Parts: sequence; C-alpha cells; structure tokens
Amino acid sequence: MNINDPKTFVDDFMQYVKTKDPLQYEFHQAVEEVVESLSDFLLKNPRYLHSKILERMVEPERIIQFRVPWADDQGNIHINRGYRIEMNSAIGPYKGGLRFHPTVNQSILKFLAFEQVLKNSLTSLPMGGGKGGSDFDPKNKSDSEVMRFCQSFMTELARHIGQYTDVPAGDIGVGGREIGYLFGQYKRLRNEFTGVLTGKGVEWGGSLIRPEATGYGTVYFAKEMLETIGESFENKVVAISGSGNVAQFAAEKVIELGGKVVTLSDSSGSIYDPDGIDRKKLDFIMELKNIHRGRIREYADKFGVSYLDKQRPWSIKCDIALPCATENEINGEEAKTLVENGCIAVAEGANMPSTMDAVHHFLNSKILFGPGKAANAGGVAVSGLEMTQNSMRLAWSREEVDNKLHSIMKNIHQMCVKYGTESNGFVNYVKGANIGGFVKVANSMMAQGLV
Ligand SMILES: NC(=O)C1=CN([C@@H]2O[C@H](COP(=O)(O)OP(=O)(O)OC[C@H]3O[C@@H](n4cnc5c(N)ncnc54)[C@H](OP(=O)(O)O)[C@@H]3O)[C@@H](O)[C@H]2O)C=CC1
Ligand SMILES: O=C(O)CCC(=O)C(=O)O
Repeated sequence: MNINDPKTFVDDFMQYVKTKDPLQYEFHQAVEEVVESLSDFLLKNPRYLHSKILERMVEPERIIQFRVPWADDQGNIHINRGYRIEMNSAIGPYKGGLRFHPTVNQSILKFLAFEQVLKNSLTSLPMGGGKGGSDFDPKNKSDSEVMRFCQSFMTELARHIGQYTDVPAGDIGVGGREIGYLFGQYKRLRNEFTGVLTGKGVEWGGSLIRPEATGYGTVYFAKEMLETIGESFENKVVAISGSGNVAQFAAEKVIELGGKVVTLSDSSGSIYDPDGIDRKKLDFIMELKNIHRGRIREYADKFGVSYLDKQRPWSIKCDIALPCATENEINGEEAKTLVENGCIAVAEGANMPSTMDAVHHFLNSKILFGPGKAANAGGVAVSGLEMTQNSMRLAWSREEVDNKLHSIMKNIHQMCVKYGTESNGFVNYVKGANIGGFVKVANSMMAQGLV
C-alpha cells in the first residue's frame, strides 16, 4: 500500500477492501468516505498505518448469521435470516441497532456497523460498535406474527449478547413494539432483568427522551451548524424525508424552534404541505404511522395537499434539508437541485442518506453539511445514557436527559470543528467527524495490543 500520496493511498486501500468482499457496495461506500477524509491525517500519523489500524477496523471482530424460523397466523412457515455484526469493542461493549427490512444483507449491516463505531466514539460514551437485523418485513404483519418472529430471532441472538457484551437497540422496522417482544424473550431465556437492550419502555427500564433522541439530536446539531453562520431555524423552510421515528421527532423539534416543515415521505412517496406541518398535523402523522401503521398518502388526502407519488422530497424548495429515511436517498442530481434552490444546510438524520456524489456536491458548494455519524448520534447517545441509568438502577427526568443530549450534540459539533476546519475557515464536517471518531478508537486499539 502506497503511504506517501493520499489519493494513491485511498485507491490502494479501497482495492484491498473490494478484493475481500467484492459485492458489498454499501460497505465500500461507507469505508471510502471515511478513508478519503482520513488519508491526510493518517499520512501525518504513520503509527496508525504501521499498526494496520484501518485494516483491522474494516474487519468485523465477529459476524453472527443465523436461521429465524417462524409461523404466520395461518400456520404457514417462513424462514428469515438473522445477523449481528460485532464490529469493534475497543472502547466498550458492541452497541447499535437492529434493522428489520427486506433489503437487509451483510453489506448494509457492515456499512451501518462501521459507521456506528465512529459515531459511538464521537458521543464520548464508552460504547463499541455493532449492528444487526433481519430481512424480515414487519409491514402488513399482525402483532402476533411480529411477536413470534421476535421471539424466534432472540432465541438465537440471546446467546451472543449481554449488558457487558453487546447491547442492541432499534433501527428501521424495529421500534418500541419490537424491542418489547425481544426483551421479553431475552428475560425469559436468561431469567435476568438487565439493560441488554435500549429503547425499552419507560415503565420497564427505558430512558425518557430515547424515542425523541435521534430526531432532536439531528436538529440540535443543525442548530449548532447554523449558528456558525449567524442563522437559526426561525422561519426557515425545512424539507424532511421519512415519517418514522427519526423524521417525526426531527419535525417536532423544528416546529418547536420556529421552522416550517413542508415535507415528509415514506417508501411510496412524499407529501408537500406549503403551509407547514403544525403540531396538530404532526399528531395526526404520529397516530397514522405509530398506531395504524398507515401510508403518508393519507396525510395528503386528509389535509388536501400535494402527494408526490414515488418521489423523494428534494425537488421542493427549502432552506434546510433533513434526510431521515434511509441510505442513498439523495443522489448527485438531487443534491444539485437542493443547492440551486437555495438550501443552506443539510443534516443527516438517517445513516448515509447522501451518495458519494451528493456528499462531494455539498462539500464543493460549501454549504453546511452534517454527516449522519455526527448529526444522528443523539439516538445512540441517549441509549448510552439508558445503559448508565440501568446500571445505577435509577431513572433521570426528561429535562435531565434532554440537557445531557443537547450538550453531547454540542460537543460533537465542537469536535467536528476542531478536526474539520480547513485553512480557509470552511468546516468540513465529514472530515471532522471521521477524524474525531477515529482517534479514540485507534488509540484504544493500539493500547490493547494486536487484537
Ligand atoms: N431510530 C434511531 O434511533 C436511529 C435511526 N437512524 C437512521 O435513521 C433512518 C430512519 O430510521 P427510523 O426512523 O428509526 O426508522 P423507521 O422504521 O421508524 O422509519 C423509516 C422511515 O423511512 C422510510 N423508508 C425506509 N426505507 C425506505 C426506502 N428504501 N425508501 C424510502 N423511504 C424509506 C420508511 O417508509 P416505509 O414505512 O414506507 O418503509 C419510514 O418512513 C435510518 O437510516 C436509520 O438507520 C440513525 C440513528 C438512530
Ligand atoms: O441506540 C442504539 O444503540 C442504536 C442507534 C443506531 O442504530 C444508530 O445510531 O444508527
């Protein structure tokens, strides 16, 4: 590997990663973004190169893959595939969500686990990185089908996790309902009540503010970025994608800060409400999505606004964009449209929602761009606070947790500024987040020997 020239170094390293796992495109994308922004730093700090820290970091410590058999309400048998990627435990137990979605495969989970390692490091809490899930689709399943699936999934997963080993949580398709069924089965198998999962209900060990944390945290991070240019959310037009956990609470916080949320979406299409989604309309969405598990189109029918069938919301003119649905949901063309329409800030609530082309376009346009591993770290940060509360056997108030979340997001922002400020004063938050997250993990790996 050429360690003298940054560009050759990135090409050589990516060749190494691609040769090992040629079809894992999402994983390649996540690694490339990190290596691209770390290359200068690594060449100036060759001890990390000599210890092959990066080569070790892209190799999961362990991958667990298993069969998940379950029966539907008619008695038909289904077989899904379950996974847990235990990526890196240098700074704490593996920590990261479970995703239930038909697209789940090893490449997607490895990209998410790799991002999680750096994200968790940025929170400053003692958490390693992991991710898991299944290609099971909870959509259009009854509660009892979801419960039977979760019980079967946990029957195998239980032997690999634990409060000091690996602490999963939710992600796409895994919310409070699923965490409840998973926790119930773990407790039954192990006969112990511990903080083995986060995102639990507040009556049985969960933390206040955990449901809100990712969305709120994304907005807190965006607020910090805006302040660097003397701006705020007040009277800003905000486009949000998704309408799940992250999108709902990002919208709630934007409304609270005086912004106007004009879009939300799901995998079928987007709604555009030029008058803005107010508190009452957001309550309708929360009930529609969290209780009736309906489609975003029903919002357009109810409030008589436009529905953009099979379209993402990025053609809508906005000041601030918060992608909160899924990976690669903003491509280069859409990034161009956003910038041409006057968008001044993008903060990623989702994991890797911008393609490489989109990231390059945002950075070259010099708008404020907060990458997911920094901007959406509030969710896992409050999961870390849930673990702390579980260990102490007590529960903090809503205000206490929210204040801690706010200050963690401010610290992450400062860390990005510290490592990402370029000679012309521009803050490259991608570079800042990647270097800031890397240093602590890399130093801990060096201290712990060749493991
Ligand atoms: N929950 C958390 O604490 C954290 C989540 N994240 C990330 O935030 C993002 C959203 O997660 P979360 O809100 O928890 O998940 P939810 O399952 O609650 O919501 C996901 C939302 O995204 C939409 N969506 C999913 N897949 C696609 C797709 N392929 N195309 C378009 N829309 C899609 C869903 O629509 P539909 O219902 O039609 O599928 C839904 O509106 C993910 O990237 C996740 O990894 C990051 C940090 C923490
Ligand atoms: O709270 C957690 O542990 C998981 C959060 C998560 O999956 C993420 O940050 O992407």
